Amino acid sequence: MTAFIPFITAGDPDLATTSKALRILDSCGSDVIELGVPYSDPLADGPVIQAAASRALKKGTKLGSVLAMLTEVIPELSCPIVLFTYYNPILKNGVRNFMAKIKQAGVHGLVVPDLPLEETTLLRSEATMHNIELVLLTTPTTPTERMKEITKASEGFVYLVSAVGVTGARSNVNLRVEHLLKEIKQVTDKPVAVGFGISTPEHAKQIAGWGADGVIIGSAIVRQLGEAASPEEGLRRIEEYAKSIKAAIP
Ligand SMILES: O=P(O)(O)OC[C@@H](O)[C@@H](O)c1c[nH]c2ccccc12
Repeated sequence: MTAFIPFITAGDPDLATTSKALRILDSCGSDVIELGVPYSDPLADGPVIQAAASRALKKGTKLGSVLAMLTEVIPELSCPIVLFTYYNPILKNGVRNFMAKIKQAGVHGLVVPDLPLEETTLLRSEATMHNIELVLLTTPTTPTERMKEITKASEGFVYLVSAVGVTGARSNVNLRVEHLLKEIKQVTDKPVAVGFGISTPEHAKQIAGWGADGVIIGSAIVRQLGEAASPEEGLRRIEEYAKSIKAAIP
């Protein structure tokens, strides 16, 4: 079985819809849900998630309101929540205070895409102290030695970024992923989840066939939710979409 790991941006189109989306994605069989805290300078994100973040920020979405929503919703979910945030909101809160807050809200794991491995020591020690799994990312251009360090340090699972560049649906999966997965699986027995550019059930099937333990999909879901004519329409579309992906990776 390959895990289905959707990503959505908190507060887009609004936090009430986000809480419904979390419940729907959970009931459609998501194994982990990545929830993005909107940020003003999402340097690793493509246009779809950038637009979602700015819509959410315009609605006044802040870490506090996201965590308050999660405190309500997480007890009703069966799958864990991995919070996605750039480093700046963590710095503004203070690392220890940030970790305590997200733990309090019931968050299970954390991904900080703009944090280089060298800077993760403090974050990892505070995360460990608060029993938060810090998931690290490796990319197609990460040198083998560094990929080994990242893989060793990553907790929960290893995030294999499948494409060079920013997030966003691609028409084809990077064929190098097959080799990258083999390389990583030689140095770790931790689950490896693949993300970036995945948008169709065929993509998900192909990546699962290469031995990925998880398939991460963000932009394709964020677009359907955030750009729908109404929140209800967006929720209906992501439910249908999530079921089609789940059916492709039994
Ligand atoms: O959007 P995509 O191409 O499906 O990729 C997943 C991605 O959205 C999600 O994991 C993510 C959202 N923001 C990020 C920033 C860096 C790395 C990964 C992410």
